[in-house]
Amino acid sequence: MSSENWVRLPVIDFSKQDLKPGTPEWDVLKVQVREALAEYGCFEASTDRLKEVGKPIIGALEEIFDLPLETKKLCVSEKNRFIGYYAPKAPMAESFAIDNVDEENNIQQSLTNILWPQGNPSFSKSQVCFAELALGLEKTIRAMILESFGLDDNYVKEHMDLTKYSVRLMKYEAQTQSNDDPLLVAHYDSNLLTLLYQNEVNGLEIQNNGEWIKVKFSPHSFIVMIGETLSALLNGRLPSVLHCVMNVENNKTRYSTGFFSCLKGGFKVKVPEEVVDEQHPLLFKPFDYDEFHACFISNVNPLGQAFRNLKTYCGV
Ligand SMILES: O=C(O)CCC(=O)C(=O)O
Ligand SMILES: [Fe+2]
Repeated sequence: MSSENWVRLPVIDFSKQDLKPGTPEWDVLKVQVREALAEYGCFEASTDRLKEVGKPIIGALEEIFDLPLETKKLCVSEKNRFIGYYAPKAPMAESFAIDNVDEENNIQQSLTNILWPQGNPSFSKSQVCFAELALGLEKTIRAMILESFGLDDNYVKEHMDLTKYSVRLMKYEAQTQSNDDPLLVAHYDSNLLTLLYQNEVNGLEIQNNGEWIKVKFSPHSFIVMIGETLSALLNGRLPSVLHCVMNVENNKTRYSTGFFSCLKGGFKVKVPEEVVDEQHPLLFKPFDYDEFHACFISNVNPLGQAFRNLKTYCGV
């Protein structure tokens, strides 16, 4: 593997445990977050807490994908390709998705108990610890972003209350050079923020100023990315990121896991007036996240449109 091809995004350290809005530490990180997102739509968030949480997560990923196919298929959801076992490119790429990971016992009920009827407490524990860590970090980073646009505490709180969270577990086999189609096609995430974690095998690529960049990141970091919904809510003032996954340069299996925050459906998402002015005229009409997502899923390729879905859906 030619390691010089791989690039590090700006690294922002979130190891400090009790970061509080209004403190100097908070304000320093807030500026770094805003700058990195304006430039790349994503950045590397490092945290010492991944030293404990990271290893069991990778172990759990290996364990779940090692299950026999018939067992994995017990988790297939007929209705929703974003829930359960989904592997259109199997055996090269496979994934499991689970919704509402912040609800107590949901990981156990929707995943662990189906795959391991005799129980698998260590698997559930690794997932719960991961979701807790990612959830705290996601809320901190989202609050910083909203605050940096002048949105007040009430707005931030309301936003947090209207959010749901899901997790995706992914496995990508090493590809041969002759088969170099992305294992996960180029797409923009449709949600608010995505936090990605991986084993030591790099494979994520992002587009920046029209160039593809191969992203490497530390085992004690997440990659944090803006999705379409947050970008639209901010009136396009921070970009969502086109990204894909390839695994051609490593001879090893890549495991990754993503934590996704999304707005709950049933109400109209509206661009707040704080982000609209003469230089930034309104770009998006109010939209319902569930309706948008249903449309996004029903499109030909569930993750695969290499264009801004929200602009097409509700652009002014
Ligand atoms: O595996 C990765 O690093 C990326 C996954 C991803 O982009 C997604 O699940 O939306
Ligand atoms: Fe993605």
